[in-house]
Amino acid sequence: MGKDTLPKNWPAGISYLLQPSYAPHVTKPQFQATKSRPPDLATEIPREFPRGPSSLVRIALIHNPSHPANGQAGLFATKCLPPGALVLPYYGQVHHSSNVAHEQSDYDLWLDRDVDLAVDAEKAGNEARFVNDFRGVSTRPNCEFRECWDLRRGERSIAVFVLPAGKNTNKKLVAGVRKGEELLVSYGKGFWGKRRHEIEGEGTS
Ligand SMILES: C[S@@+](CC[C@H](N)C(=O)[O-])C[C@H]1O[C@@H](n2cnc3c(N)ncnc32)[C@H](O)[C@@H]1O
Repeated sequence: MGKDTLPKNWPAGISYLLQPSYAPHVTKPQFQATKSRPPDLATEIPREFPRGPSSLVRIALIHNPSHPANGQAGLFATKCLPPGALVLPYYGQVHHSSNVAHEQSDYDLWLDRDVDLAVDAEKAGNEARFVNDFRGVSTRPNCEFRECWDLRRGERSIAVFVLPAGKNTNKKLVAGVRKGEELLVSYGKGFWGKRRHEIEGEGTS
């Protein structure tokens, strides 16, 4: 892919995806499950939603010693994003989550628990792989990963959404994301519990 078709600050060595990729071990029934819309899945990526580098966000390196991901990258709003807005889909490699050859990466999100499919953006993905967790950065998340139905591809997907108005954490109403503000989600206590466990394990080996 040409340099101009990559988002600014896209890292060398990671493939930029314009759509999900599928691991070769994904079975036909699993693939078909991604193409079948659950009746209760109301959230959609509209047909006209643009593909390719997003104009709503930018990847930036964090140079801030008080930021817990200092030295890494994060994702920042290039314009004001209203509550509830769809920001961008989360692309990566769709894979069988209990595939023994695959160790869960920090870029792994569930796509369909019924058929054990997850999306891993460690080696290939889009800008959404740079969304950091709010802990140590802000008092609350301003975005969330949400399951949705991609009308462009007729496919189940995960996307980053601004938290809707009225959804509050720490009793504060979420008011969208300001221009220049970092997009932050909650990875969940499970993510950090596993991380703590791994670090403690390293200490004892
Ligand atoms: C999905 S990546 C996010 C993008 C990452 N910052 C990068 O540059 O590739 C998840 C990793 O980001 C880092 N990270 C994200 N949020 C963090 C936080 N609140 N505190 C510490 N590290 C964080 C951790 O290293 C975590 O494993």
